[in-house]
Amino acid sequence: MLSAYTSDEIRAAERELMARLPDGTLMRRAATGLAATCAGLLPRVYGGRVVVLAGGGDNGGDALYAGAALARRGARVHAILAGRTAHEGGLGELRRAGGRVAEARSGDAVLMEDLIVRADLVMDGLAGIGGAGPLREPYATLARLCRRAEGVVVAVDVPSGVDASTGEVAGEAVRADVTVTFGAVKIGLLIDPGASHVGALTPFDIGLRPWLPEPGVVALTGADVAARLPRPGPESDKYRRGVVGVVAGSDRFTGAAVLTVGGAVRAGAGLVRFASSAEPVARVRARWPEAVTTVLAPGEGIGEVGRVQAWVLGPGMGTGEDAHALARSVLGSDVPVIVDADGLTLVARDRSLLRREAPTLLTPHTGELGRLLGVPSGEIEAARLRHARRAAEELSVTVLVKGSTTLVAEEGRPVRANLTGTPWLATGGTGDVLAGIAGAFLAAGMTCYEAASCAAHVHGLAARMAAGGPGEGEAPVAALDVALELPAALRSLTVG
Ligand SMILES: NC(=O)C1=CN([C@@H]2O[C@H](COP(=O)(O)OP(=O)(O)OC[C@H]3O[C@@H](n4cnc5c(N)ncnc54)[C@H](O)[C@@H]3O)[C@@H](O)[C@H]2O)[C@@H](O)CC1
Ligand SMILES: Nc1ncnc2c1ncn2[C@@H]1O[C@H](COP(=O)(O)OP(=O)(O)O)[C@@H](O)[C@H]1O
Ligand SMILES: [K+]
Repeated sequence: MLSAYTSDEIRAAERELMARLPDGTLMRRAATGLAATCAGLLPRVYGGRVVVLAGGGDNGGDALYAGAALARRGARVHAILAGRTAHEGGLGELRRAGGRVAEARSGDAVLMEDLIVRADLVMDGLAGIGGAGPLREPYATLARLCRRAEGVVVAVDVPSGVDASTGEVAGEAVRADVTVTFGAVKIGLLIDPGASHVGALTPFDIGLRPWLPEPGVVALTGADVAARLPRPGPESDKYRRGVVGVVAGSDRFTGAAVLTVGGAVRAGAGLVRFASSAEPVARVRARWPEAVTTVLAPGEGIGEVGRVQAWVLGPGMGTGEDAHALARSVLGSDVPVIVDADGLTLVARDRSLLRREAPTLLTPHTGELGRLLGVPSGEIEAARLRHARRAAEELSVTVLVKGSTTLVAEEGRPVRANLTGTPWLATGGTGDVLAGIAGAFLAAGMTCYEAASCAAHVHGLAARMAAGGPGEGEAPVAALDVALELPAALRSLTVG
């Protein structure tokens, strides 16, 4: 399990550790790791062109010391100082190592731009965990220039401009190819929009671990998910493995039904019971003969469908009066329910539907969450963590917020950030498949929190495998591809 921390938590741990070490030891450690990573990224250290962007704080200090280490190995290092002051020790050491220094406020702007654009490597030491609010000038201009860098951009600790505690980005921010982060992963490196500025995340241990608290945000690794996945034993039968009920689709949206059932079938449900109107039932029977289906008359509830261990409610079911009555019937049951898509619209309109004893998992995208909380979706995308936590607390349910970063929030537990996935997932119907996967896991006896975070991981992995990846070429995926790739994704998790 990967743990992630706020700036305050990291600072507190640093204070504890620093009190036990000679002055400057930590910064030396950080700079040594940073320099080693940078050396590995340069085609050749000797003669390599390195630009160090140094802010006025300790982040600039790390970068200056690392720049000095590279200069001692023959790199041509230029530091551009953004602050009114610079870290004295680091600056002195860089000068002694033969590095050159310019001041962003008073130097030749054209020359500095040229240095950044043509460098083999740009080190972003503008701001780290001490950064607050939008980057001011000249920091913002330097961050913007990094986009035009032809060489590799290495963020020191955190890409400058990204809020290390939340992933929020209030203005300009550096887009790094690699981020070398010290001591512990910061929350903002895992959650968009911050996460998309990180590039390859390279943690470097400086010995903070013993002083870090319980994390507020965690991420499951493949091994964590593999250890949690339901697996049949010798005594299993289809009922013990878990029967998932799916209420989805309508005469207008038949595909949502096929995709949701597909997610559940391919993720390993013992049995899928599907209930809807005649048209989606016909489509589901044709595509997934494994499912047991029931045709519901308009306004009819789920009374005749049979026993299930969990329900998936909502994709494509419509939002009219009959759909409302059906939602009430499903949420009136005493088993866990996943509410997705149209089900979320119904719940946003009538919150009383959520008054129930059994667990509930909501799986909104940011637009649906916006309707639930009365907040524009843009605000949610800019501050995902805060809104995911707020939703879980206000609605007293487990919430899986979809989008470029998927988060699972439940009161009293660390928020889980998902590390798999691909932007190719941004296509119609993939959310339906996700709801089906979560349904299969929930029916197998997992909690909403575990089912949601494992489903997000497996879904993202299947999508990546379907889309291809670095070295093998990539292609768009369709939602059904994601469902069909699930067994391969699950198999890849369980090898080794
Ligand atoms: N404290 C420690 O013991 C260690 C700290 N380390 C480094 O120290 C960093 C934290 O250092 P600091 O606390 O000095 O903070 P930073 O260096 O992150 O930032 C503070 C500096 O940036 C400026 N700044 C902040 N927000 C700004 C904005 N929006 N626009 C323009 N300028 C802004 C401040 O005026 C100040 O000069 C870490 O990220 C890490 O890189 C490492 O050396 C490891 C050890
Ligand atoms: N930019 C993106 N990067 C990665 N994953 C994304 C992105 N946009 C959407 N997704 C994922 O794609 C799926 C879309 O689900 P959803 O919005 O419910 O679509 P639909 O209702 O069409 O099925 C979710 O799993 C979501 O996390
Ligand atoms: K930085």
